[in-house]
Amino acid sequence: MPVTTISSDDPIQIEQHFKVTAGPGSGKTHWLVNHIDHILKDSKRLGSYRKIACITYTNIAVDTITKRLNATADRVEVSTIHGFIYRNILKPYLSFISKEFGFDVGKMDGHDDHFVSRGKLKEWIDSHPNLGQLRHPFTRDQLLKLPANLESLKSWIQSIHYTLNGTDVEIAVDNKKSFNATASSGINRVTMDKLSADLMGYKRLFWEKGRLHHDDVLFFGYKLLARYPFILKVLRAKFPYFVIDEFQDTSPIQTAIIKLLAAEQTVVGVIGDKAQSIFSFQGASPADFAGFALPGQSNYEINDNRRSTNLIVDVLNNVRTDIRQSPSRAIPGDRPAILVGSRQNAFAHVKTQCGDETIITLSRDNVMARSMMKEYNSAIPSSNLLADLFDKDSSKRAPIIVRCMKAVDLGLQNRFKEAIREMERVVIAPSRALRRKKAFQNLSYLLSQYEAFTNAPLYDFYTLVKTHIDPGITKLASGGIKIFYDSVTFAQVALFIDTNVENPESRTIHAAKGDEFDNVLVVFAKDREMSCLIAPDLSQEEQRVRYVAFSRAKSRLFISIENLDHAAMQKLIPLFDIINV
Ligand SMILES: Nc1ncnc2c1ncn2[C@@H]1O[C@H](COP(=O)(O)OP(=O)(O)OP(=O)(O)O)[C@@H](O)[C@H]1O
Repeated sequence: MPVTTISSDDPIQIEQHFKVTAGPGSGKTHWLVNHIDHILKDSKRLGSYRKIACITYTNIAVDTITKRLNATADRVEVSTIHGFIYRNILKPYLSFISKEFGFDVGKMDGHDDHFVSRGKLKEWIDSHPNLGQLRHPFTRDQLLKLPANLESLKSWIQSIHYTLNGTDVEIAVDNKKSFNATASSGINRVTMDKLSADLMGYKRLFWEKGRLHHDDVLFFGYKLLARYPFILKVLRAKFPYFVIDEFQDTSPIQTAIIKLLAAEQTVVGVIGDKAQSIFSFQGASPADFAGFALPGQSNYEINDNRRSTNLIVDVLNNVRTDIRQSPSRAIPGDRPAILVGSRQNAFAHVKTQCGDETIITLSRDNVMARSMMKEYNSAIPSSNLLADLFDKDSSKRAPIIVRCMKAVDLGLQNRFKEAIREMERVVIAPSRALRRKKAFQNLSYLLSQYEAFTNAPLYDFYTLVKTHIDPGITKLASGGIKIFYDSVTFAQVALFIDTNVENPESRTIHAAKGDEFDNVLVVFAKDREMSCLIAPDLSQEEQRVRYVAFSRAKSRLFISIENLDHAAMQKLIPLFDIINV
């Protein structure tokens, strides 16, 4: 397949399927917006009513592209693939098959994340056709009442997803996900087999209330297109051009839908970077991007990097061997630095280098991202203290304390809607309105006391909750659990709270995808993370994640690591300043 090299300012032919492959900061999004402008100007097929569909991966990317399109945005439907399918396929046509799937279309109102609750699991198991066959140690009560089993069950059901089997979509679950690391246990195979015989029964509990999860949108979208070819005709007539950004994160079902569209009339273009494919846990299939080929497709690549300084591009080029980027800004910039020592010292060093400028820290996981938030800024304890709390404390008290902690944590990230929702779960009031009002008051109170309790023993937080929020919470006077509450701080336990961090200055790498920042501090938790610099191999997703992190930096790049051995240091000296902090 011949590949033509272009720059992010070059136009291409608009009436041919295309694929653009390009590295980070190459201007893919910039090019895409220009390409859409060319279609709007040059197309003979668009007319006054037809539109360009522009699909990207996240809502943040949708906003970015919509803003950049400016006045022409009304001729372009910019959305995530889920948003596109929901609006153009499910809303008009889901009623065709709703009865068969027990879906109440009258109540359908958007699509949400899938969160597994004990209530839904209970409903599902109680009406499960194999309920009578559940045996010790995984009977109905043992599954639903023993905390370790319940956690395993939740994690297992959270993994429900759809797979493409030939030309049909099927529901599936990942049995490996039942293993509960904190309890070193899981649910046995026989129980999983019995329960997975009716995964659709679980889904129907949501569907009968008109509730859709994001994945369901693809499931129903594909089912409708496969059964009713006229829907494809309608879509092709309405959208003669279909462009998809971040295509490396597309899933096989999405690819199948896009190929159906491209079979006639609609010109399809995909843009992506296989080295930035980091969502395989959500079903992304980088191989689909690498192998994507439509009849008559033209292939392009962009080899510039318009984002980063020369010395940062050198680091990127060292990690990646399939393309060699040339830095368009042509600014040498500061030498990237590896900061060896504690994360706190590393951060302090970065501050001295960047002055008043904003520093963004990027971490692989939520716990680390949380530990870098200035509110917590603490060392990570060796054991998961939240799991310890659930293990040691009573099953009545622990959830109340943890919900209050979660509300505070969300409040600290300015996620007030979610924080109030969390707080509402511990408030008892005669009406929804009063519950909400009380939840708001409780949250405001806890946040106002934050400085006082964050580094104090968790017992102080418990006392606040008992005095001001829920006097009915059981007394905590003595014994092992009191010792636990006295020996850990709020901040230490809060590190393990399981909300995805959305703090703008301390993010997970996944949450920073597509963004760019002047000063980036990448925090490595384990020495082996250095392998992406010492022995680069981007066929490994974990290394790609670090590559994405490095490539967010425009001006200054720092990497924090606790230890670095001599051999590694020697290898890294050509690219980095190595500084003990
Ligand atoms: N032709 C151009 N002229 C001026 N600036 C450009 C041009 N192309 C891209 N840029 C700038 O370069 C930076 C990177 O561009 P963009 O975000 O489009 O890259 P990308 O390839 O989508 O990045 P990534 O895949 O790493 O998220 C942005 O700041 C953008 O404004």
